[in-house]
Amino acid sequence: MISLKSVSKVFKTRNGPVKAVDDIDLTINEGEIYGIIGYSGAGKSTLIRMLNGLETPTDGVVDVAGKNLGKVKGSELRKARQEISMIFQHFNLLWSRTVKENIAFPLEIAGVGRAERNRRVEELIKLVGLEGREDSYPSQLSGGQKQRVGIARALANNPKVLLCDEATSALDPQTTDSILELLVDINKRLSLTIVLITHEMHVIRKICHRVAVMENGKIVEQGEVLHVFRKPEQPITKRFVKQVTETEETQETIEHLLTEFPRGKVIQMTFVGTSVEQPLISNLIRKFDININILQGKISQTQNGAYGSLFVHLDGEQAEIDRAVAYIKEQQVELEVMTRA
Ligand SMILES: Nc1ncnc2c1ncn2[C@@H]1O[C@H](COP(=O)(O)OP(=O)(O)OP(=O)(O)O)[C@@H](O)[C@H]1O
Repeated sequence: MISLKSVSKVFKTRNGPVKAVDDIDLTINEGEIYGIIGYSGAGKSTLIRMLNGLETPTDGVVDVAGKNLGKVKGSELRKARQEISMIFQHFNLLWSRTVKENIAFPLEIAGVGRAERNRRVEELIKLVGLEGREDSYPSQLSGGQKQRVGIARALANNPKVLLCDEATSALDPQTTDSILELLVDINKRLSLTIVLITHEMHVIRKICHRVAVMENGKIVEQGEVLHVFRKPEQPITKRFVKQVTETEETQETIEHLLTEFPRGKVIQMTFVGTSVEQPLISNLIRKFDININILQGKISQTQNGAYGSLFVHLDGEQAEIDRAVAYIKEQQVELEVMTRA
């Protein structure tokens, strides 16, 4: 559906050239929810803007839904753009138009007749759950409702690809989750390909099938979300994964325990898929003469399955702890012995 081959984008500035995107190769399949994560300045916006022709690459080929976006021009580019829609962090709604009129806007531009327009708007209002708010103005809506209008408007012309530019960054956590659930719902119902950029790993964890991590204009790591959570390779990816699996309090608790109990071991166990379901702790207590102090545990769902993480303190004779650690490693559970940060 989307393929980028050796794509670079250089901006000429007064202070010299800035390479915002640096030789990127990327393939996104039809019907996939693909996340691109990176800190500010990594090049995410520039990359996503090349997917709808708002920026042209300096080098390389950007191909979306069978069209080479760097080559098509004029009416063909406008047509190609109708297949690719976008939603934004600050919604970009027309403030003097009602919900209904905002959603109808792209249909008017596309020359759709009044009766068909009304029918389509009604259908979209239902799809995004805005029944009863048709005649409200954007200023009378909550952030989540505004983004629902943005989504309905983006879907009006039946695009094949939906691009999401930090679409939930302005929303509170609960509203973020409801918008993410809506995106998963429309991805499934309409087989829509969704590409999103974000700086929040929670967003990736909750809805993406695959993820690419961007740093300094390059993709430094990519893969299935569950795989990246289980085995993050790059330091930056490890930091993003920690956003979801490890809270600051945990790090504090670990520091405290390492000081208080220099004898034992503080370990993090990571469970993936079916290994989440085994009674590992009771087995450990039964089999080994050790004490186990549970510090923090969490199971998160991703689009490809469950992912769990548990921090525990093992106390007892050194040899017995070593035997327990060896046993855990045999159980298809990732294990990391924590040391001071
Ligand atoms: N139009 C432009 N002219 C000059 N430099 C630009 C332009 N757009 C982006 N850049 C530069 O390119 C680099 C990547 O910016 P980009 O906005 O793509 O990153 P980002 O990851 O989306 O960050 P953010 O989340 O802050 O938007 C930055 O160094 C930025 O200053």
